[in-house]
Amino acid sequence: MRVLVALGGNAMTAADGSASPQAQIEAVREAMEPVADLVASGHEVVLTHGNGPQVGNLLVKNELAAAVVPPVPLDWCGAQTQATIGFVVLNALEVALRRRGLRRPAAALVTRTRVDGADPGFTTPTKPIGRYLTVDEAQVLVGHGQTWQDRGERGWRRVVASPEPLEILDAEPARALVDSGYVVVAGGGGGIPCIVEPDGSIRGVEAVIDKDLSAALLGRALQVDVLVIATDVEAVATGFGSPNQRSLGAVDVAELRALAEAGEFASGSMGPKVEAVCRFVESGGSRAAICNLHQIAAAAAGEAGTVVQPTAATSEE
Ligand SMILES: Nc1ncnc2c1ncn2[C@@H]1O[C@H](COP(=O)(O)OP(=O)(O)O)[C@@H](O)[C@H]1O
Ligand SMILES: NC(=O)OP(=O)(O)O
Repeated sequence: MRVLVALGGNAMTAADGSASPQAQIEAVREAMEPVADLVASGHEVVLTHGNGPQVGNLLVKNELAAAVVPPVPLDWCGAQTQATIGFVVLNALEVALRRRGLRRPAAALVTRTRVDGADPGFTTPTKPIGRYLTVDEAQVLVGHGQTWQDRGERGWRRVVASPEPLEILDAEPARALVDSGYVVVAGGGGGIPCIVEPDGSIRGVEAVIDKDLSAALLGRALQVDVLVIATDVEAVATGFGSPNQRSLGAVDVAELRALAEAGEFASGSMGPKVEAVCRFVESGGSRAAICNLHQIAAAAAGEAGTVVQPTAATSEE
């Protein structure tokens, strides 16, 4: 079975959201244990990952250093996060595989994702990145022209443009690597947002793509059977945060869509994950799951987390 695992922020940073190099190395080391189990079970594994904390931090560094060295645009920051996170993931994966007596070739691919320059996401920023600040700290930066949003208990967070991913431009090399036995890290941070000009040339644009939505596209482009979105909750819930909260187990895509339309899933967190698993299954994927890090292998087998299947009949398999 070919499985795409999408790793969320909790798999890449410390529990308090800290994105220091050491915190990232430790978090990724833990995340690669269940991924190595998946490889050990004989599956072909593709990895993708978020970059919200990292790309936000890089942007701040650029802005602070602008008087000293030339700042780079947000798409460059995204490309840089693919490299550093890919580097950390490959190192950790090798160790986890070696501990199981396994060796597999692995590669992290700089991946571009096509977006539409006229996407409304460019005029209404929605993607939270970087660190959390208090309302007072955030208001100072709003005064400097940045967009910040109240993200609840943890505070305020900067939001940037997040256009819809339309196509994984580097799907072909990613697929060639998977076909030849590599564990591939691709589409990190949703892919570097790019516009394809009428003459075929490609240029980056300043935005951060939602990695779950791009994972749905990457999964289909690589003919993945199962998409697993790993986050910090065991399952998708209805009535989330209320006394009536209930975890969803096996669910068919129509049922999940109806719950999404009823407003059960928060935008900017569970909303895009639910949309991504629906899109993946609706476009031909056999199964998709949302689970926590430790359930990756069981969720890939349809035995843990919220498991989404094309029809109610197949959900009883
Ligand atoms: N209906 C829901 N069911 C489960 N979790 C939800 C729901 N709505 C919002 N959430 C929140 O979504 C979070 C996961 O989204 P997010 O923090 O964006 O994940 P990641 O960084 O792993 O991609 C959970 O920690 C949970 O607090
Ligand atoms: N690009 C992206 O979706 O990153 P996070 O998952 O870290 O928010």
